[in-house]
Amino acid sequence: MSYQRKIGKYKIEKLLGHGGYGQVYLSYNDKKQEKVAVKLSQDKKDLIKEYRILKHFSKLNGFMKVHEYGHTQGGDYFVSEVLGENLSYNYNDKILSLECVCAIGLELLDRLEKVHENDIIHRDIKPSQFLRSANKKSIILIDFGMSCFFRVNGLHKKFKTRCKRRGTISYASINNHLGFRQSRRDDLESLCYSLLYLVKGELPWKFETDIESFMKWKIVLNQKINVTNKELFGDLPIEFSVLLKYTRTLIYDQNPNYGYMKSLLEKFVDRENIWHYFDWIELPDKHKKRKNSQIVEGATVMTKLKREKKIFKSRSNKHKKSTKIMFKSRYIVKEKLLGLDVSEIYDYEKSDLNNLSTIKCDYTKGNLDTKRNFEVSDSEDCHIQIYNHKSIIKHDLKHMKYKKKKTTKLYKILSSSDIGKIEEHESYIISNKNSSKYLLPIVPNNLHENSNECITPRLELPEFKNRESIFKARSIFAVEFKNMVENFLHLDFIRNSKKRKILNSKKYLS
Ligand SMILES: Nc1ncnc2c1ncn2[C@@H]1O[C@H](COP(=O)(O)OP(=O)(O)OP(=O)(O)O)[C@@H](O)[C@H]1O
Repeated sequence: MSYQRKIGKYKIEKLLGHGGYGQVYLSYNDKKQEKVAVKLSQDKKDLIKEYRILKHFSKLNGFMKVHEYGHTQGGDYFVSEVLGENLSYNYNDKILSLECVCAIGLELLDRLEKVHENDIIHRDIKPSQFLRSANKKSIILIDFGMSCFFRVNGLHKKFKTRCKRRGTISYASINNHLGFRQSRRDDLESLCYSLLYLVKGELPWKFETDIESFMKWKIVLNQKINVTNKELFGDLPIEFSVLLKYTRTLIYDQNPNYGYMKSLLEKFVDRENIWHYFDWIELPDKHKKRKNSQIVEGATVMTKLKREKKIFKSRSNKHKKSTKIMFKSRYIVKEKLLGLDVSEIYDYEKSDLNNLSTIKCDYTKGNLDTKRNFEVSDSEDCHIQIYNHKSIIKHDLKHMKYKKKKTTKLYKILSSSDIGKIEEHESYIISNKNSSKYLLPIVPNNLHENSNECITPRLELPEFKNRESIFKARSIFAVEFKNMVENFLHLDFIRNSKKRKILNSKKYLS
């Protein structure tokens, strides 16, 4: 006699996925003869909350349809329709095209707008919560286990500091890292990180998995504050950086302008039949279009490498030969292991043509993920030319050292005050002023009149509990900042463009 495990009246067929607080099983309902998904969890409080929220949204397109809630000895469960795969990449997955990611972004902005209209914030936006619908033509937002109301009886909840960090570290907003109470802006910032992950295949934050959670949050916060546009966006279109900056500029209780955010992504796709843009939909004419966009310019080196590795694997042995692209990526990864800035090295490759030297490398040994694999080999399999730029390495290390040292104070403040923010917004409006779509909401550069809090308050620390102390801190910082800027401007190796931005930001702060 075969034994099959059951949850309530549902026969379990297989595990669809699991997360922090539950497992989701593909199950079979004998009575109705249909397949369903059953989410089982011991955390009854969150599960029932999630079920209620989903039930509320069930009527709307783009949300998971839930059927019933039940109890068993193993915990509580709810039953829902079966959806497709989630969008989080597995190793060696194909990276999504730019158009596809923009179409996903538009879908999710729609979902979040609906969720926020209902006074709810999600608080755990990440690619594994984006599921393809059963017919693969839309994106469904799941997992409301961490959601909460941001507005009660029409009143926005008060701004609060020292809150518990919630959500997933890689996609968490800066304000979440700082322990500020989450609001709509945090969902949107997490959405931006998710889109960046989808279009590039990874995010630049690096942290050890086995260290204390508090330290991890601190390390990633530092990286999020100090990351350069080049590192984060690569050669992606400017709309991505404008989108992220917009979400970071939002005030705690500000109504986000979803139309504006959508208009940024709509530049790459047409809203009609948006599913045409999904990479997994096969359309005869779509196929042609996709070929060009397959390799996204902004893809990170590791992403490119994964892709190259895949291509390389599929070639037969006798066809293996080094290509320029291959050597470039390889060399850059080598540099990356030394902790250097990849984009800088691209520049040097172009300019420093005199320093050429030749070494032999064995590509066939290459499991590209570890340092060991970049050892120079005597094998004749392939000859690769690389540039010898010891001097450049030295310069970069010096620069990195400086950066690290200053991160504690000066550099942090300079980057975190989002110097280019206002300028970029303005230039964006000017370049698009003929289009009625680009209606930017007014972005105040100081405390919001009716708000409890100022705009993304990276100069304020969580210890400041109220408006007065924030004001006070701001003025202290402004003086300190001015002094530091003056010292900073004397340094030779800071680029003039950076200096210009700093000078402009002085105006912005005063
Ligand atoms: N209805 C469904 N149909 C198909 N797969 C599903 C369904 N619901 C969930 N999954 C899969 O199960 C995974 C985990 O689901 P879910 O996010 O709801 O669990 P969780 O315990 O809340 O996870 P997390 O730790 O991310 O909060 C999802 O990433 C998805 O791949």
